[in-house]
Amino acid sequence: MNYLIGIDVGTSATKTVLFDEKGSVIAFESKEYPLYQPKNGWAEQNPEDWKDATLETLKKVIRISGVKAERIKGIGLSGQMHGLVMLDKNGEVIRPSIIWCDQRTGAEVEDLNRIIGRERLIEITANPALTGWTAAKILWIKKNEPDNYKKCKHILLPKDYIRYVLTGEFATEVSDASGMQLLDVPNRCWSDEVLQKLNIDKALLGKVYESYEITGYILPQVAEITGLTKETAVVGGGGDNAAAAVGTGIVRDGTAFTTIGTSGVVYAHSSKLTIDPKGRVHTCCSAVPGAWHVMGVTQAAGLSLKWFKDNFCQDYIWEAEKQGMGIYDLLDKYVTDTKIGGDKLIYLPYLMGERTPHLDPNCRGVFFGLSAIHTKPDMIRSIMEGVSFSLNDCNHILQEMGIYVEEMMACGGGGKSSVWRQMLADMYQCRVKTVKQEEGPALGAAILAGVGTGMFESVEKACDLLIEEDKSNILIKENAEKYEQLYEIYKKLYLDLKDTFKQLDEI
Ligand SMILES: Nc1ncnc2c1ncn2[C@@H]1O[C@H](COP(=O)(O)OP(=O)(O)O)[C@@H](O)[C@H]1O
Ligand SMILES: O=C(CO)[C@@H](O)[C@H](O)COP(=O)(O)O
Repeated sequence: MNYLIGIDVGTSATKTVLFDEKGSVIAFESKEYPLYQPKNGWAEQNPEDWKDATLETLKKVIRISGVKAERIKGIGLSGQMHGLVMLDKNGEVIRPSIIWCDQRTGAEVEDLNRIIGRERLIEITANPALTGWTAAKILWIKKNEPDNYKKCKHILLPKDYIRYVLTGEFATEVSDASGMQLLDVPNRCWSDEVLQKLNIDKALLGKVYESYEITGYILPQVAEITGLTKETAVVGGGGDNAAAAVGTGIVRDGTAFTTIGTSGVVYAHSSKLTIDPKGRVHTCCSAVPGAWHVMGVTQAAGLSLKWFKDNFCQDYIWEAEKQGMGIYDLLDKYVTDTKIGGDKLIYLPYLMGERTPHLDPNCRGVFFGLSAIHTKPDMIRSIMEGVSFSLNDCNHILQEMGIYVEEMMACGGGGKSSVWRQMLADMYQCRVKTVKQEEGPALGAAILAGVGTGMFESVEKACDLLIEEDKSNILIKENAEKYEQLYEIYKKLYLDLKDTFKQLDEI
């Protein structure tokens, strides 16, 4: 039997999974790390934390599984998108990574539109200028930290920094590179025009591969630390959403998934390049060669629940420990017993501003309708529902673009929750399903490694062979009717508050 490894460098943790060639999980390890918020709306992480988590989890899965290293044919990488990792001439990290949900680059987004032109930028990169994307962050560093920019010899995305750690190669692949706003997305290569106009040296960027292609092999020193061999290939992999698509079988037109990780995403595969003229959803290269995807993004999906849990649920954390159950399973249990609609409580999940549909870095979270009758479980339900309303916004935009699906796959940490999946089924008004292997991005990355090393003929065929559907939530009509009413209020709240959010930001 041969084996594959998928590594997902998420925002909450790095998850490393060893699969056999049939797609069964043989060993799983994860390691969490902190998210730093030096200012309101800023978000950073330490690339060294990703590195330590990767090496530690790799070592553990190999040891626990007892699998012979020679049998591990390939590794695929998946990771949080858009983060800026800058390395100096010695390959050392220059500063913490400014990550995807950071909102400091409002002025740089205006610069991008002025320098390149809004229409031309969309023509080349398939997306309007966006605060969380890498190009705006590079401009911010140039302006605010010129000394750091001078030292910078390599610009990498989070999972591509891990590729450098594992293989010594500076490289990326099309799906993640699409989220830098420096890629010619229709032609799947760096855009000389964008790079020249922004005065960014192409030599700073790695080579761009297709997601299944081999980009390098494990370094001897990494083989020694982890127990891998130097013959293990590392393929391109994918941005976490493109990788999750492969890991949930979303590789053909008419299929879509929702992930509730730290962010939330509604993603649809597209064999044609499809762009939202209003720029509310992103268009990126897919991990499937010759295809693309569109996705709407909720900035603080699982992040909203984690924020509430970390700040207000110490009692539940102790209780979960005492009962020997996971904290999120306990929260799910409490939510199950509460009324739909949080008993007239609505949450806007804009803790880190919002992308889809508002593209507004200034908006912030809101609990609307708080009453003395509400309890902590009501608030937790309203958080889950507010995130689901936001994902419903994403789904509606896809529908506006002509993308309708009969069923939606679900993944990510929040996708494990039946109560959360039920909310999605009731709001989307379609069936919501899961895949047996819960770690979608890691499975997708491993499948890409299997294609790259010749174990499978194509991404699509590998998905047909390995992906096994598991649970299914179907719409409950009376819930759907209630949610339709609440959704109208949810949408109105942002419109009513839009200017007030701006006023608050300006103080
Ligand atoms: N059983 C669960 N029920 C509800 N939410 C969960 C559950 N497990 C995890 N989560 C949510 O999922 C988030 C982590 O998801 P994950 O996909 O691992 O994120 P990332 O890829 O960003 O690291 C947590 O912050 C939490 O909000
Ligand atoms: O910014 C995006 C997609 O555009 C996010 O989806 C990030 O890729 C973070 O992913 P998670 O850590 O939430 O999985």
